[in-house]
Amino acid sequence: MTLERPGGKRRRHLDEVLLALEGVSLRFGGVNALSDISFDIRKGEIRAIIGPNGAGKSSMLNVINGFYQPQEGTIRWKGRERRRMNPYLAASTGIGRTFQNIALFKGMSTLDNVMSGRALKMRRGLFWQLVWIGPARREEIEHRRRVEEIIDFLEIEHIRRTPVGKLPYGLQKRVELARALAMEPELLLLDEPMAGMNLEEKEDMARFILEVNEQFGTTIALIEHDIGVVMDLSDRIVVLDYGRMIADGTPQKVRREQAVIDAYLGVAH
Ligand SMILES: Nc1ncnc2c1ncn2[C@@H]1O[C@H](COP(=O)(O)OP(=O)(O)OP(=O)(O)O)[C@@H](O)[C@H]1O
Repeated sequence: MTLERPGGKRRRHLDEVLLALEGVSLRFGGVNALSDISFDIRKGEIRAIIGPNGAGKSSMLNVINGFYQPQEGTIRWKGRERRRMNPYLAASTGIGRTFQNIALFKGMSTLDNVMSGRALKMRRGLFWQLVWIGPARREEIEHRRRVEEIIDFLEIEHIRRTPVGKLPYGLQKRVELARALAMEPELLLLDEPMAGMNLEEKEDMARFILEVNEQFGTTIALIEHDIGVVMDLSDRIVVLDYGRMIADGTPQKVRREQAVIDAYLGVAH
């Protein structure tokens, strides 16, 4: 797959660190899911986290979005050390995500699912929503406008009234992306955004990821098994294997490293 970046061949200089992990370790009983991991995610980049099955990729994403608390290490968000974290708090600071297995409300329409992504942005409580006057109405109109923009952007207008359970898999993944974008995250975590897709669906999704990054300026961290896609899409790649970080750098650098080649060829440790 060859992808042209809409903004030109090479990216702007990425030097502002958004998220920094230092010496992060996560254990489940006797299993070291992550061991002493340090890397950063810079504002505006597309950062991939790759590695063989069981390498610790999902655990890494779950640490970043506050679902798991690492036993060791520090995490800095925009220069400030994060202490106790949970997914709600992480989301309210600007970290959004999609899931490996689609987590949409299947009986609800595309529009309502995307609208549900605005929940964190809604300031007026239930009382105002019920009486439907003044500020609450203005706020609702503004949310609808933003949601319609995202629906337009991801080219899903034709399915806005369709219950998502009735949609083909590739479109459901796109609705999930739309819902995550509706909260206007600064850092968007995508857990296998192309899993189970055919080539055409993958190309569409790759294009949308690039456009979200370019046009909304959203920083993206993604887990993806399709190495071709990862090499084309990413600015920098972190490679994990058995919970350890074995490489970090540009696609050109990472693809030449012996430890990465060995991990993917299954060389014994
Ligand atoms: N909740 C948990 N309880 C116990 N062990 C876990 C838990 N989550 C992950 N692990 C273990 O941590 C290690 C890393 O798992 P993780 O799911 O992060 O890897 P992964 O790279 O995402 O794998 P895959 O590509 O198969 O999704 C594995 O040994 C896994 O069994």
